[in-house]
Amino acid sequence: MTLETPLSRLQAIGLTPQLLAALSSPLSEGDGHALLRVAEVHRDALVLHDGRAPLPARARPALIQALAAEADALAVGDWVLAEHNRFGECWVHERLPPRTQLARRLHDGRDKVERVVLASNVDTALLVMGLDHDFNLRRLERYLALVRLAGISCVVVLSKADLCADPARRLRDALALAPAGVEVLALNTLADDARALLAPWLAPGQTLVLLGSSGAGKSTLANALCAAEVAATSGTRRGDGRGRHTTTVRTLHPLPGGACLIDTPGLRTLRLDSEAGDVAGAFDDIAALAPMCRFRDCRHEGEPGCAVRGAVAPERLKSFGKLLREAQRDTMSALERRELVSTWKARQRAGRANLKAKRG
Ligand SMILES: Nc1nc2c(ncn2[C@@H]2O[C@H](COP(=O)(O)OP(=O)(O)OP(=O)(O)O)[C@@H](O)[C@H]2O)c(=O)[nH]1
Ligand SMILES: [Zn+2]
Repeated sequence: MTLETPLSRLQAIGLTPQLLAALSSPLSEGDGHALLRVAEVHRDALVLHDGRAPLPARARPALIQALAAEADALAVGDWVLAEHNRFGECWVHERLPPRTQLARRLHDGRDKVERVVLASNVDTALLVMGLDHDFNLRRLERYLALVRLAGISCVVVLSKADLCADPARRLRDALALAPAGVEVLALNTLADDARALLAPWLAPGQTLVLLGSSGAGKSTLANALCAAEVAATSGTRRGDGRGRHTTTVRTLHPLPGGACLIDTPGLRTLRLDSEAGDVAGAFDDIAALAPMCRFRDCRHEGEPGCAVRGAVAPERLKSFGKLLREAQRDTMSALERRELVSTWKARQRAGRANLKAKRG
């Protein structure tokens, strides 16, 4: 084995047997390759982590270019192979294919769209929503769909149960919305044992992220999940001032039970990367009925011969439409978008005229 880092240490920051299996060949090629996880991405620099300490590094330009050619980039959570040169600098020369990626698209306001990768190799997203004014089923639905599009499993964590008059009812509402297999929990993050409640998702090698609006209770939950680590962090801070370590621990938190938590500002203001076709897939009921609509690209917004409208709850249809528009806006040129919008408008007008004629 040419690995410089003991595997047990990497397991504390998410290394899994599957990943190791995928990796055996590149590692056997040369000496001095280390397997490390990306903990931070800056403009020209990276911070890698070996499970014990952070390590400043840079990515080889060839790697950056090869990724960029595929609208891809290194992100926190990536597993990489790096080596030290004779000046003691650490260079990343390979990225292992990520199992999952959370990404979003940025617009320049016109045609250009840039894809920004926010995190790689995430297993579970904790969707945090407060049972106070933050509670909103439509937003929850959007989050669920978006996370599912990224192939990441999720748990809905309804925080602030202590501030809600009827948490059981809201729990039922949220459960009714969640696809099969998605758990919904209600808790008081300040008092309940979040680590015990979330234990099934905190197994060694698991990587989690926290999503949810500002004030939902993400930091409170993060603290509850990594109580031991936070204590360790403040100890380090006292020792070496405001060094790298403090920042790194804020981004990639190893949790006491062997899982780890990624928490970055980018994830806190998330709008996910999605393709229009995938959006349809996340709404099974709509996808099942859509082939019976008269128009192949029916948006179920009042077009004649629509099989979906009327069969699906209007609110759900609205969320679907919003998500679809967002995805299409992100993947179409301005011209395509204008053409599509005028087609839809013409159909809607025709539909309304039809209806009026029928009613006499
Ligand atoms: N009563 C009660 N208060 C909570 C609970 N969870 C969080 N809070 C409080 O809600 C406030 C916001 O919580 P944070 O954890 O900072 O929220 P956040 O999601 O991290 O917010 P951002 O950092 O803005 O993204 C804090 O004052 C918490 O103490 C809970 O279960 N019950
Ligand atoms: Zn339709």
